[in-house]
Amino acid sequence: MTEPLLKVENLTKIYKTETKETVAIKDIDFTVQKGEFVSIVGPSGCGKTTLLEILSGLRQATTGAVKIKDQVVTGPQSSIGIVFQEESTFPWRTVVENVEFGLLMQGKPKKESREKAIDMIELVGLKGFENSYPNELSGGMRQRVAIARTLVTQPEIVVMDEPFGALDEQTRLILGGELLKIVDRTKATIVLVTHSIQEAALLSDKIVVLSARPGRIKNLIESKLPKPRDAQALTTPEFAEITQTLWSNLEEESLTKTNENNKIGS
Ligand SMILES: Nc1ncnc2c1ncn2[C@@H]1O[C@H](COP(=O)(O)OP(=O)(O)OP(=O)(O)O)[C@@H](O)[C@H]1O
Repeated sequence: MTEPLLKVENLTKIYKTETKETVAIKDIDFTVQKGEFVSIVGPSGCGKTTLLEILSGLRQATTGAVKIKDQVVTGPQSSIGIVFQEESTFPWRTVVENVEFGLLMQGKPKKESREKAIDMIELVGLKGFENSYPNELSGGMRQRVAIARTLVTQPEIVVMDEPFGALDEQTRLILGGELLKIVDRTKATIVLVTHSIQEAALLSDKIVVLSARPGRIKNLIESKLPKPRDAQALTTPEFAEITQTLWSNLEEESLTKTNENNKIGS
């Protein structure tokens, strides 16, 4: 097996305030190969966002390290692209201006940036909307713009925090399927946080299941779901097996959490 692109080594994060310490994640270890699609799932509050923020260099771990090509990530960097759940398009810029923004910030020439942005807009299925403003688009279309804006700069890794979280299940699965095609074309490497078991099962090559807080690795699922993963993949036995495993893993963890809460409450 080739050397992983991303290494997450023994990550622990403890939040300290004046009155208390919260261990958000503990001893997290996993790797991501170039071109791999990895999802992170876990019960609410188990530290998924914390983990993603550390991976993106937005937050520092208490112990442990994140390495891209063996270089330790010490802060935000252009090799890591981020797509957030919240709408992150600039409302005062058109679609093409949003998408070319990152390239211009990197100092790329205007003409080249415009051409790349237009190609990427076509790839995410928004051809014809280049000159529209975000408020003229649906929520799903705006998330396509956010994805296009990140992918166009060709980061080594794209980190996504519930990018389709605000959308209904049907739209998010359709967009997820489209994301796979885009990932295939651009050879992007993705780390995605999601609450949706179906989304994780459909999209991922590998699924990192976290325990209830403090989030530790409960399970690492290597997907055997055949490719291409379109709507037909939803009816395969492999999909059923992954969703079943995820359900039972997460059910166990939510029960653990309930018991803990009961203890605290008692
Ligand atoms: N800035 C902070 N200061 C102190 N505690 C924090 C901070 N951010 C998160 N936490 C705590 O760390 C734990 C993990 O939070 P985090 O948001 O990473 O979980 P999550 O799995 O993303 O949650 P959800 O699924 O509900 O979005 C929670 O107990 C939270 O209260």
